[in-house]
Amino acid sequence: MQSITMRRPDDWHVHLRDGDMLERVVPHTARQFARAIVMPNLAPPVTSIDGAVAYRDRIVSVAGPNFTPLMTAYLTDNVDADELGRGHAEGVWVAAKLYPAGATTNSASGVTDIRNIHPALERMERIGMILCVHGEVTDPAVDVFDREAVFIDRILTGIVRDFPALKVVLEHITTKQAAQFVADAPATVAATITPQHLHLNRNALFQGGLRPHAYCLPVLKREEHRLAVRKAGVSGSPKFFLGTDSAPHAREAKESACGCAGIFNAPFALESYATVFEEEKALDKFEGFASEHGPRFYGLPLNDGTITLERSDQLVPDTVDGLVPFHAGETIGWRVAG
Ligand SMILES: NC(=O)N[C@@H](CC(=O)O)C(=O)O
Ligand SMILES: [Zn+2]
Ligand SMILES: [Zn+2]
Repeated sequence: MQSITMRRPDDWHVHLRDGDMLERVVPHTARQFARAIVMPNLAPPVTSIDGAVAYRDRIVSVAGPNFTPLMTAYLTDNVDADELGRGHAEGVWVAAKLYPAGATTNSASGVTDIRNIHPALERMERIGMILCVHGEVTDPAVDVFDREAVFIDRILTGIVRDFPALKVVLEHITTKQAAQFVADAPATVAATITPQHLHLNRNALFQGGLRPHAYCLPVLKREEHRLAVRKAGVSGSPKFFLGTDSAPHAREAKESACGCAGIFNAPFALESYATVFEEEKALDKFEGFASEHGPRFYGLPLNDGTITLERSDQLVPDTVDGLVPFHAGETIGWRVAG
């Protein structure tokens, strides 16, 4: 196959940041995706309707009219269910994001005990507002590689049981336990999958030395987990869809004695996913994953228009706008046309 033309895709999990970084990164996402679920973990986080509207305006002013940011509310211990409901009714918030406090970048204001947000979850269940989840426990006694699987057992199973009509997206899944849990769960539960968790296992963190640009959260896992996540992603199941988790950090913040978690994969995101679907002989499932399963789960219309990927080797540069992109220095076999 020399080219793929498919319905315009969306990115159901992205960090667009703010200020100068926003200006650098948004064009890469807007070039490929019609819409994106924008994560609220700014500093300070996006917790108010006014804050979300202002942030949305800043994104649109950089991205232009052909890209629609879908905003999320950052859940805290003190979240006000009325404010959530009002923001959802006004069309500002599509979803709310659960960060267990301390689990990842800018999660210090996150939730310390799931019971603190039970009233918010009840409201969201009632009004049909989606819950996006960073699914890792923060218990220091739990090995960092087990934090996703333990979160499923200790927290997520309870949420799905206690709020049976709540739609839940387990973000950036990394383990066979997560893939299995989502596959077996009711239709209210789905998952996003990143390019890096399809391409890399945890060996990539130590390939010839310490590799900060392969470091993200949840951290890369063993090969058996990568294979399970890949299988889920290319399965054609409507429960699994595209969410890059593109998470740019300044180069010096990555290449540091205590480097930030996050991989900037936006510049070649579609090419990266296409490579995986091709390797798995599943290109016929790519459009569903990239352009159909997400909007159907979110209850949003499918996009009009198409995007074309052409077979063509391109060398991924060492830096893009001063940031180190995923696949830097590698040759990738596809190119977004136009
Ligand atoms: N994925 C990451 O490693 N980092 C994300 C936060 C997140 O999605 O957990 C970030 O905001 O930098
Ligand atoms: Zn996360
Ligand atoms: Zn993320």
